[in-house]
Amino acid sequence: MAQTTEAPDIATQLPQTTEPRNPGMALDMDRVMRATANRSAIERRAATLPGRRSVKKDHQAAWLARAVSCIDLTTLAGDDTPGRVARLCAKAKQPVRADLLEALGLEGLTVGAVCVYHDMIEPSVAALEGTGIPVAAVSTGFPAGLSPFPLRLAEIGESVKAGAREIDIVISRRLVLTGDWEGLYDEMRAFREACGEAHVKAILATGELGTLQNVARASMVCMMAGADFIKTSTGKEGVNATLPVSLVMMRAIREYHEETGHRVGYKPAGGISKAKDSLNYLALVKEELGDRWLRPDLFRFGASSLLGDIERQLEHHVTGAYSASWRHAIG
Ligand SMILES: O=C[C@H](O)COP(=O)(O)O
Repeated sequence: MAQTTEAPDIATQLPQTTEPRNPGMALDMDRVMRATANRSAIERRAATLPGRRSVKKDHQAAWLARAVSCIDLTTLAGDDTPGRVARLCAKAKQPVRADLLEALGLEGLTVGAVCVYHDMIEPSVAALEGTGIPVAAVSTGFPAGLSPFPLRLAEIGESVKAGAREIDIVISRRLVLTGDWEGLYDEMRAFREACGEAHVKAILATGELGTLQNVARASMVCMMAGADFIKTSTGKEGVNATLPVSLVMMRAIREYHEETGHRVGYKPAGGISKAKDSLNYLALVKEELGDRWLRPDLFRFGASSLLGDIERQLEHHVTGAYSASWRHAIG
């Protein structure tokens, strides 16, 4: 029988929780090599989640509001313009129609961050001034991460200077595929240093890492090297965020926390566009990591088109009717 998931304790007005940053640790190769993943067991468990967990109807709006508060509202297109990011930032500040927010008692709800390419940082920072919503920039030769290493470090520095408070770096997949864990550790450590006070999310590009065991080991190495978040994908790989990959990465985060006391955040990204999917991810976080991770300082969705569907579901919750999806074009 399906278990029901209660509403989150606080729907939207989240107290400012600030997790101390993960300082990282020396590379522990024994620990890295102990990180394994049993693909068939993981896939079985992930497949049963949607049927096993359901959110009670009355609690659905609170869970969807929680999902909104954890979105990195993203635009990563070659034709991005200051005008487009200004519209995106307006949506970030008020992600759901005012009358719906009022009816739901969710005034003040915002997304977790806005995520853009370097050139769009300044217009985003300007549009979000005074809101406290951070700007995240993808970096280090995103999405492939194959530009010269000094340029990747310089790119981080430029983005921090331009006002990005979060930097989403991409790792060199070849270091994972050749088992060069020391190389991956050194690379990640250098990225973290270049970020300074800005928080660093390590994009593993899991769809290009070959095996779940590689995902488990790469997660562990990036956390040891000081990643604040580990993130599945750029959104540009053939396969992006999935529940099995999320299970592996969340378990690595849980083990790292048990062994070091440091909490690292989790960001599934790429291809998450349905409200229902966002509820499955939140249920998995609750089961694997616990309620503390259900907050924007430790959990984000990287998504360019999830918000529209969540807004439609919230409208249905309030009015009993669905609007056309074109009415929620942005986000
Ligand atoms: O990091 C965020 C992703 O690039 C967004 O991917 P998406 O456009 O499939 O939602």
